[in-house]
Amino acid sequence: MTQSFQFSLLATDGAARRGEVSMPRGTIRTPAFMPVGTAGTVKAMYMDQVRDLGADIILGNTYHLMLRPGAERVARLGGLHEFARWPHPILTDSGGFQVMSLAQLRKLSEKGVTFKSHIDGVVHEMSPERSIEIQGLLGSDIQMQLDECVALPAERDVIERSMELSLRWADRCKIAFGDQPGRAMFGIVQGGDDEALRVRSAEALTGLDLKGYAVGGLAVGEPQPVMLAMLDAVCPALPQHKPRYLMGVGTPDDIVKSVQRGIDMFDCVMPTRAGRHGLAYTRHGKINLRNARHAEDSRPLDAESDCPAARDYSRAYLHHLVKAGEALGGMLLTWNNLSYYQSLMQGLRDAIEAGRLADHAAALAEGWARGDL
Ligand SMILES: C=CCOC(=O)Nc1nc2cc3[nH]c(NC)nc3cc2c(=O)[nH]1
Repeated sequence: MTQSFQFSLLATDGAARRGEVSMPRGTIRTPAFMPVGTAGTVKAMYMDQVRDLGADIILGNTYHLMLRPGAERVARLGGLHEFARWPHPILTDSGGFQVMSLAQLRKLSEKGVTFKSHIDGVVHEMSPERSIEIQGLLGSDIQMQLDECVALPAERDVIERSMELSLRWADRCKIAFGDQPGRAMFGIVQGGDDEALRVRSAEALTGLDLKGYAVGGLAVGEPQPVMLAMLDAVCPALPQHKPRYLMGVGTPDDIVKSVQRGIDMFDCVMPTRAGRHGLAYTRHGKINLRNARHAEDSRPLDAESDCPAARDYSRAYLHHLVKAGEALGGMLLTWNNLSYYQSLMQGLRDAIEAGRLADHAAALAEGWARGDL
């Protein structure tokens, strides 16, 4: 067990990388998918299940946890790992993105963001320094800088000023983070859909010599080709021997294409949120269990899966649970979806090691396109 934060590159296949992030609380096998545990829980899952599916790390959301139950309270109770009974690595976001998407009456200035809680209306000030302090109180292993995710489309000068603000905040977060052995603070590359601004952001953050780099400001509704073009510009401008994290991504197809462009870490609410809404991700593509065509289909989602939720329950039963609004419906589909996402990541890790990622990606896409026979 290491007391430091080390990223090692084990294999490459084109721009794709197979690596490992070793930290005191455990090792993260990359490419990695991080289930989202917003308020200290991966919704509809027990933490043991999340671990058994192969997750090496989960996400916690600073915005939610600072509002309820409160960062100081979590610290008094031993930190988020103890509180939520997840002893492995946790990555927390800085809260900036969620403030801008969830909070009421928010104001952004050089100082930071000021906002009213969507829960009780209390006004909060979140500076880069306070964001890092909160993430430290939670006990986060990988902390994110406070950043601004500019809404697209936007004028180039608006994107530029926003990107430059995030760079100044990255510097302040680095100073606030200080020296926390075994923990890391990641910078966030911004720059909207402008390749030159993206490269400037990546190069400036590289100059801060951070432990890892996230790519933000994407998966906010832009077409996939735009997102991929930004990755083609950004990844070569980032250090080879530091992990790269694409925030909020994505569908299985997004993940495969982003791994092929050099991304190592992902988080997305898709598998968990979709599961609660009756949607199953499988190697044959998506299956909407709300659809009446499943009402008498006695087949499981995937007879060859080693996940009981995919192998042991009929689509008819899942359809019934979803239509009846039964809690077990969301539980089984979340279990299936996270199982599928982790098996997708394991397949990508194996394919990169074997130097056959292109063929593996083609086979995956064929399975999704063939649909559910
Ligand atoms: C855990 C992540 C660390 O988050 C931050 O601290 N800031 C941040 N979060 C984002 C989250 C995103 N989700 C999507 N699509 C679903 N796009 C996103 C973009 C950002 C972003 O530009 N910044």
